[in-house]
Amino acid sequence: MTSAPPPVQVRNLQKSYGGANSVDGVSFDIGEGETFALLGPNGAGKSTTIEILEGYRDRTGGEVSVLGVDPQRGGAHWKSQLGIVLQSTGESGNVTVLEQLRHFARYYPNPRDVGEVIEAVGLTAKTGTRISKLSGGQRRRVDVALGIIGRPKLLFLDEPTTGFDPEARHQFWGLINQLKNEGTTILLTTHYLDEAATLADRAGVIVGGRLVDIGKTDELGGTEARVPLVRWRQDGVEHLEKTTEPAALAARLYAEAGGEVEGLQITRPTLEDIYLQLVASHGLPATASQPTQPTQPTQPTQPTQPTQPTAEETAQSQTQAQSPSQSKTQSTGSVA
Ligand SMILES: Nc1ncnc2c1ncn2[C@@H]1O[C@H](COP(=O)(O)OP(=O)(O)OP(=O)(O)O)[C@@H](O)[C@H]1O
Repeated sequence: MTSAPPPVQVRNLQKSYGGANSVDGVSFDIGEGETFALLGPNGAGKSTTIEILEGYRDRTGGEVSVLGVDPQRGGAHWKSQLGIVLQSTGESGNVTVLEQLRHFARYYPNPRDVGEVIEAVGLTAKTGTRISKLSGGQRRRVDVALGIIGRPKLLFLDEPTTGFDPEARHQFWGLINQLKNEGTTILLTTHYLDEAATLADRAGVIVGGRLVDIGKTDELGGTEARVPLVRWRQDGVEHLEKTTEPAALAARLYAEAGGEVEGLQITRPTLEDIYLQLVASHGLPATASQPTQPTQPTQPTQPTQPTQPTAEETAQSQTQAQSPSQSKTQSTGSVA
């Protein structure tokens, strides 16, 4: 019996702009129903990679299969199985949230209930509000709603919660967990390492276009990077010890002190700690937890006239929660 190939297969992916390699030999798979996070500093090549997988950019080299299809040759049926939330929001059109969602739902064979999606992204109170009147974070929620309205098999989320307030982020995590439970395969990029740790099963770290580590989110960086740290004070002197048996050390200190140990702390490296170490060890200043500027609205778009960028340069700054039949690739041809 042969098992189905993973929904996403990337082998030795290369992308160069004017001779400089932005993505340089990246390989990974994403399994059915898996949530995979692509992590890395600004300019590492995450969006370039994700946009190649979505069919919005052509690659310079390597092999890519998304739902069994080369994205450079993906047709309308293939696109209808994808949900896409690109990096920047731009939905500031003169239509209401409800009108926008209803309009886009019509492009999919089996869309979700519009009301349920609006509720899931926390916009019920804004159902009848024009998108141009929403805050940046609320518009981002519209992007997310557009990304999931078509009940995608594979969902691409490029920095989906940038601009969200903490409550909205937690609500969004609940929504993603619901999609995971339904079996949706998800590719996520984020600068919020707690988001990656909460949502992702596995992660890959890209630095300077190269994949420097890949694995389960609780195994990245290797065992040594995850050894707990015990801190305490004794006679006014700070002590610090790395140990795989922190409880035993704490018990020994307690016995020696004959009671409570001053300033005792046991800390385990978080994904953010591990990430920062990884990035630093590859010679770059890390930017964890320092997301890029909140997304700015770009050109207003109407449902009947979706954004149709004509050059790759515009690809990252446009609203991308488009129906498959209206995607950039479909309407303008793949950008190279
Ligand atoms: N259209 C383009 N023309 C030339 N260079 C580009 C273009 N798009 C991206 N790049 C370059 O490719 C590199 C990778 O960019 P990319 O947007 O993929 O990074 P990223 O990891 O998504 O960064 P961020 O976290 O800031 O979104 C950067 O050096 C960027 O300047």
